[in-house]
Amino acid sequence: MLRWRQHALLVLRRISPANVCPAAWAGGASYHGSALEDRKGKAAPLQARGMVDRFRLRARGGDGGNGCVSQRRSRSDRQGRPDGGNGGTGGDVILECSGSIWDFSSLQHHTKAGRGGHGLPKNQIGTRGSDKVARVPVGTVIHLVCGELPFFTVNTPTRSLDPWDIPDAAEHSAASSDQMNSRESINGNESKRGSNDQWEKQTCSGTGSKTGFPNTEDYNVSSTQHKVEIDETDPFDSEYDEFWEDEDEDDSEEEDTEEEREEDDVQYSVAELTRPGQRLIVAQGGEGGLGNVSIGKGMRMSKENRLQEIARLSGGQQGTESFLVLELKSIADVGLVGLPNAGKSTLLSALSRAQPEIADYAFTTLRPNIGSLTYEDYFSVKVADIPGLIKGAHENRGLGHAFLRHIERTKVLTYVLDLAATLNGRKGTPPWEQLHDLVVELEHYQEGLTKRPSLIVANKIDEEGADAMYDELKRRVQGVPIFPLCAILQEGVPDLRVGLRDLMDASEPQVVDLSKIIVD
Ligand SMILES: Nc1nc2c(ncn2[C@@H]2O[C@H](COP(=O)(O)OP(=O)(O)OP(=O)(O)O)[C@@H](O)[C@H]2O)c(=O)[nH]1
Repeated sequence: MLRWRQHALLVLRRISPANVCPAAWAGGASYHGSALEDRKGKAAPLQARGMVDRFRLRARGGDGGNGCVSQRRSRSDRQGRPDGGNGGTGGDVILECSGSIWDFSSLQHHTKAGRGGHGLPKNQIGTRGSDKVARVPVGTVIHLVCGELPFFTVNTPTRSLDPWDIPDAAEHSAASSDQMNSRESINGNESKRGSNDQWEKQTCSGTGSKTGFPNTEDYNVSSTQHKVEIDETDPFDSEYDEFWEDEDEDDSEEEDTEEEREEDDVQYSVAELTRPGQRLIVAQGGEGGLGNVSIGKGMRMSKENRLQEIARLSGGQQGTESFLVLELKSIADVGLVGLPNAGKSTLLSALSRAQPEIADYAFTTLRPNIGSLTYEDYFSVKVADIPGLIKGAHENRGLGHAFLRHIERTKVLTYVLDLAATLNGRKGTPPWEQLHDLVVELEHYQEGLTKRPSLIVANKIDEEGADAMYDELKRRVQGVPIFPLCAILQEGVPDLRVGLRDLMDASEPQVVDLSKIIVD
């Protein structure tokens, strides 16, 4: 089998032809383009401030504790009786969806759950290994590079130690079925624990079907061909090297062919965490080994292999391991798109209580901001402001397309255009060209993205000469509502609120049509 590290790095390299940026591998978005090229110098503080919205995670469930081999003797029973207890199950690595987490910056790349306690004499069962719960933001999409498919769980915070928490209970994975089968034959009567289990798990198939889970629709488990862009440069390489150091080097030629074969194994979007409280087990703890009380029961072993057999059964199983790429796709109703400095952040603060950073220079916004717009009838709309796009973003200019995934799921697009970009001697782009460039960039990112309900905000109407610009914009762009606005003074904001609401409710909403934009 191909080594994990090589496989994972290979896959990530192949799915990320363009983005080459250490921040992306660390999870951060890629920063490219002339203004931000010096990553070691100027860009460092920007990266520090940027959000970590892609992250690779290697999760390993805790190993099961060993079963105990012990003999209890007494005066009346000189020969003694076996009294070794079973080992405890290893802990799981769990991703928990949280509304209070913004990005993946608090996660660790290597996450391992606790090992189960060893069994003890007097038939004492080892303690269960502690779970490792990693909190991730709402909108986390999970891609599986290598390992077992994750399990969804009922939202039970932690599993307290169950006196019946011994191996061969109902909850074991297919992977562990081998050893479990032999155990079941030994301890058939112990399956009663299954009904007592607080912990319900379901495996999910590659196509996303799950069985026996309540509220199945709550969970979005699927496998799509949307590919993840992850940087090939890996600042954690050395860390990984240590992690893999005990593995053998394979012949490189053999690897190449195997790599190609295994590249197809990557499963994109195997699960999504979209609601606070959802929990996903990404690596499962190993079952504990059997103590000699359990091994002795009803087991026929030949004298020759008795010792080996006991050693095999009493050893705790290893926890499962998975290599994942986490990707954050914010979920908002309205996405604000515009060139840098168009006034998106100012507009977001005028529409909601959000307080994004606002300044008179391009790329003030380095991470998406989300605000909430509430109507009198308590209808609430989430608005996402993403960093400005520039022409050629698909060639990784400016901040590139790194943040567009945050508007992928929005219902409505709002194009924020700067009416004053060419006024008073400024060398900007006329509003209709801004719109043209934005539509082209969105379509480059994802075909059909602009085919969703849209409106235009013509911002900075307060500037001298902006009225004429607005008239010209209306002449050149048709078929979509245009709202003249001064975000800084909040003029025109009430009309925009109504317009957004109408657009959300519209049965036949208008979309921006590239062919209907007249550019010079
Ligand atoms: N005159 C005028 N200036 C505005 C208006 N709205 C925003 N501005 C100014 O435009 C500049 C850019 O505003 P931002 O809200 O940071 O623009 P942005 O689109 O978020 O910029 P990026 O972060 O680069 O994407 C700031 O100096 C604002 O004060 C407006 O309605 N009228």
